[in-house]
Amino acid sequence: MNVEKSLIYFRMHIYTRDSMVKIAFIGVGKIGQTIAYSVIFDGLASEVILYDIIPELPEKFEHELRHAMATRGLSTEVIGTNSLDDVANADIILIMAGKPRKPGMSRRDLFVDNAKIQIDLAKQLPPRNPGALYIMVANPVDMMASVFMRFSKQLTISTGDTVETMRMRSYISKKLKVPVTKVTGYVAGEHGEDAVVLWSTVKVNGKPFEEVAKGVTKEEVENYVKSIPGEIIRVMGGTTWGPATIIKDIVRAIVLNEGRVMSIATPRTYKDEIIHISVPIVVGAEIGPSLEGVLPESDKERLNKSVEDFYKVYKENLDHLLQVIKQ
Ligand SMILES: NC(=O)c1ccc[n+]([C@@H]2O[C@H](COP(=O)([O-])OP(=O)(O)OC[C@H]3O[C@@H](n4cnc5c(N)ncnc54)[C@H](O)[C@@H]3O)[C@@H](O)[C@H]2O)c1
Ligand SMILES: O=C(O)C[C@H](O)C(=O)O
Repeated sequence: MNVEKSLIYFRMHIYTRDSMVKIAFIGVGKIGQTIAYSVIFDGLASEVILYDIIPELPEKFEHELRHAMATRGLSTEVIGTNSLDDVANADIILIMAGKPRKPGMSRRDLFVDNAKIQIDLAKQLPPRNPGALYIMVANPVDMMASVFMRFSKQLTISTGDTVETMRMRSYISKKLKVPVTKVTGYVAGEHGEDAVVLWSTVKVNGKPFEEVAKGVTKEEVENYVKSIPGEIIRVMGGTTWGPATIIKDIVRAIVLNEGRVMSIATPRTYKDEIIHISVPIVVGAEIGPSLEGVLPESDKERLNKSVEDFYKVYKENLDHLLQVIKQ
């Protein structure tokens, strides 16, 4: 696949009354279950496949979902399975399969263990799911998307900084006591340590952040965005409700062809690799164009630094991984 820019145009089913969308969830632990539930209860899929390696987990989760759907009269066809053979002909495949980090860990610490899972899935999923769009959730999510796409040659996006974007907006909303719908703006770069708040895009009631940020500093906002997931993991054992709802909205934007600007990570060619970096981009039945080209130099410089750092760390990890799997 020749991916020259971060703009991707791909056609896929547009969810209308007469076209059905089949969505597969690979890894139905904490975040996978919450995303699947949210997708079904938003009416975004006509058929859902739940796959995990834990015996009976997908099947029992299927029962749970059927019980919940019964009270709402929902007729989504749900199948829980421990066999990858059953994951076939899906339109969208979300991959949550992977270890989560423990308190004190960086997402990047998960690279080798979770990359091995993605390489295995990259071999097994595409033959049975021609033309599927893959949405990576497992961390380090952008690097896992790059690994999966490298080994599968299939169109893969990462949930990227959609999560940081909503964390940033919610924090500013709370601190300035304004409705979150009055806060706009995006976070870009890598999901995690190298996330970059695109301050030129951040506005409150239509005014630039600097003009209205009474007593709230940019550093404070950036620290919150980067530290809050680790704090939630420390106390609650994992992040679920926030990311799952946000990730469900990525699926919603695609399936309902909403054309919503979201900071997902799309593939781009950088030096000798395809890497996944988040920039605000139009998300619908087609993905693109992105706002990257219209960012001011101040934001572009910080974003480019994040891209360079991502590539350096990714390449080091990838080269190490290739040595490990050759052994
Ligand atoms: N992108 C985001 O914003 C975001 C948000 C939350 C969690 N995550 C990431 O998602 C991943 C899962 O997090 P979680 O909290 O659900 O963890 P979890 O341990 O609750 O669930 C992971 C699930 O993956 C399954 N699994 C492992 N290997 C598998 C394989 N080869 N095939 C299929 N399933 C497999 C496990 O059996 C488990 O059920 C982690 O990497 C976590 O960091 C990302
Ligand atoms: O922080 C994590 O490890 C989970 C996820 O990447 C998140 O940002 O919620």
